[in-house]
Amino acid sequence: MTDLKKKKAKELAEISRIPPLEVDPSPGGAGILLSDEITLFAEEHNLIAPFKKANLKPAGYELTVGDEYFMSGQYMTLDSHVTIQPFEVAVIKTGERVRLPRFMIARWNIRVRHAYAGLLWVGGPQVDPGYAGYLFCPIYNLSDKPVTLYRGEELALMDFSRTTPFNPAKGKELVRYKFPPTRIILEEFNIIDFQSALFTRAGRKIEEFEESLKTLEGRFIQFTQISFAVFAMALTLLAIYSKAGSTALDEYAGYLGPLTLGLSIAAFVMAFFSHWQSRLSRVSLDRYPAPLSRRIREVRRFLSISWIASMAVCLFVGVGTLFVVQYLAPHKRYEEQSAKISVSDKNASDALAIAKAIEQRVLTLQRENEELRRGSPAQPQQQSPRTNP
Ligand SMILES: O=c1ccn([C@H]2C[C@H](O)[C@@H](COP(=O)(O)OP(=O)(O)OP(=O)(O)O)O2)c(=O)[nH]1
Repeated sequence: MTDLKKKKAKELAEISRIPPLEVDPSPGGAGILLSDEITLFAEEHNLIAPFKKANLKPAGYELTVGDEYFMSGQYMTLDSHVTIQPFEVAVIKTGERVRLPRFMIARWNIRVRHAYAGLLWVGGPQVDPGYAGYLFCPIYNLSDKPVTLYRGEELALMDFSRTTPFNPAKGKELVRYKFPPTRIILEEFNIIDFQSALFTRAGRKIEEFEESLKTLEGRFIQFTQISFAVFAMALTLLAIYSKAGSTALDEYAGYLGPLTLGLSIAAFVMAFFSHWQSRLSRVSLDRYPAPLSRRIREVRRFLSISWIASMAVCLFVGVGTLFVVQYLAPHKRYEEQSAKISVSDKNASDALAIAKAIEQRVLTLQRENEELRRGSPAQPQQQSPRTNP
């Protein structure tokens, strides 16, 4: 006997142990049962098992999360909790077995607390008179966050209503719910292919869309940064070219060169990091073992921080070089110019001496000429230096 058959046989034996109640022990007319009647039927006629007074409501009983569920194509044991992802659906087994008398129906719906967490309960229209066994219900998570249900926590409120009196003598005139029911275990609901299209198809489409958005975003950032770098370089070249042949060329290259270099490196580094960041962000971490996915997460974090750090370093380098060019290079230039000036000073003083000597010689010649005209030879006043201009 397979495990499933054993499971079914065990449950069947338990259900068959107590057939549905046919005669109302407290006939009091149709209506929804208040808590005292629910207690009476539960304690004396196995309406709800296990039964806890704490779960009683004025006109209903809170059924709890049981020990089995079906989700994502798998039947599973609910040991402590089940987490339903957004758009996912789970079929949950109740923690209680109900045994409805032949003169009673039940209806149930999810607790408001869960409804506001985004859970949508899709139960059957009615629990038939004479039904016995656990109940099963598909629960969708229509919120955008995962919702967790814990074993034993209150799930749904069930109310019970008396029908018109059940008369066993009426025989075939009365349609009776088959006892024991045909489907009594979760696996008999043939839900192996039961999946939320919102989760499978729409979820996949949303993932694809998000992925292509991320790719586009990454490409746009890379494009912007590379364009920025190329633009910065082109600007520098243009500036240098426009000043070619001018004496200010040195200064132009000095100003713009380092700054542009810094900005360009920053842009390239950012493009490189964002490229890897966008590639890594497309990696679905669930597919990798925990240590690897932790490592990927660390690298992602590093890349996102490095973005800013690398930008800062590159700008620092650019501005630093600019400072060197602006404040330290001029000193060197000044020294070179001073040296040039002192050489030219020497040349100038030589020229002055020569000019003075020429002037002296001219004056002497004029005087000699004058004296020759008067007829007496001129007395040289002083020996003029012999120059050789
Ligand atoms: O949310 C629900 C509602 C009902 N039931 C149980 C009690 C109900 O008496 C039985 C059958 O319900 P329904 O008649 O709505 O389902 P069906 O598809 O017609 O099944 P069946 O052929 O057993 O009548 O299933 C559930 O397990 N979950």
